[in-house]
Amino acid sequence: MIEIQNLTKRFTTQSGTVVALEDISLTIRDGDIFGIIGMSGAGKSTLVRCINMLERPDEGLVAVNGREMQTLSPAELRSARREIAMIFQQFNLLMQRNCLKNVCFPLELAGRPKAEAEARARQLLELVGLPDKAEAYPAQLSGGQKQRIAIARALATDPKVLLCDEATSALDPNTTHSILQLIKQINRELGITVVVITHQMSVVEEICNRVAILDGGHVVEQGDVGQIFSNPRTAAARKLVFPAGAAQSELVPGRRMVRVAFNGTQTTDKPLVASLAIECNALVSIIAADTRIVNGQTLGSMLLALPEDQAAAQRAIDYISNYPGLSFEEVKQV
Ligand SMILES: Nc1ncnc2c1ncn2[C@@H]1O[C@H](COP(=O)(O)OP(=O)(O)OP(=O)(O)O)[C@@H](O)[C@H]1O
Repeated sequence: MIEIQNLTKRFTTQSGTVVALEDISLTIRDGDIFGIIGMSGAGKSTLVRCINMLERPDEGLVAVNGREMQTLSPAELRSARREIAMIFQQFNLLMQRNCLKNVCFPLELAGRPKAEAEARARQLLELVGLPDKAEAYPAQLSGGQKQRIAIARALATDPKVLLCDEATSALDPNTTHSILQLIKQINRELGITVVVITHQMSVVEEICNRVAILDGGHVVEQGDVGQIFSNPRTAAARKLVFPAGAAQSELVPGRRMVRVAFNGTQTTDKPLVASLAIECNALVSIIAADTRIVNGQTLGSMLLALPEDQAAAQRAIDYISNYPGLSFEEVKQV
């Protein structure tokens, strides 16, 4: 488990002090694939670098598997970092070493015998699907292959946590998908907790079970991905979840309006608007909608104008309130 409590990090620059993170508290549970998402400059990289003490927080506490990271001696920190591996957008491979030697590198640093290190590195190249690239040099690989080698290297010291800092941002959509699937497989099969830093909602959608939204150095929302995506409450979260703009209230004179949030309705379930028409003879109009399907579940929200007829409007409200997998609120017109 990674516990972050009241973490603040400031940078001193020539033009003054930058507060990169302020009063951050987060819990990342064992086995999570935890997304940290935010716009550029929100503080994502700084936060992830505070987990392994590449950056030292000014205030607050970081505990990884019960160990308070700030209190560790340099030797203890080196050993703790073997359990917290990291991969980067630019892969950070050693260009003058072949792939096998790149994967061996952390094992050499840990003092493992050469033959043992090589055997382990070959196993890891197999795991990431590139056993035939042992002798190749990074310059001979595609971006996706480089990231696979970086992942193999990250796994060499049997970490318990994998930190991924924009690990797929330099890759095309298909390659991104295959790397995300590999990360998911590693999480599932090796039981490694994964922290994913990204500015792309699609990455969170594809692999994360929990997410924290960072904005201006603050965590503005955190929770289960489905819950945050279905009903983002803050402006920062809405901007990320609905880049095209969230369903806004617009006046429809004389009509009651409801905002419906889908919290994971199965897409195979009957459609709401059609069911309202057929089952309770209530013809509602969709004023705005921004829904998406994640893992076969509908998430997002819709703004509906109810029928003018008050009895039909009430029937619609009663029906919606009993409909599984959604929450709703009546939008009062001012
Ligand atoms: N070493 C540093 N010195 C001074 N300011 C810094 C330093 N590192 C980060 N910052 C500042 O801290 C804030 C957060 O930066 P950070 O790189 O963590 O954001 P980010 O969300 O990862 O952004 P991006 O997605 O663009 O990488 C920014 O205002 C940045 O300018």
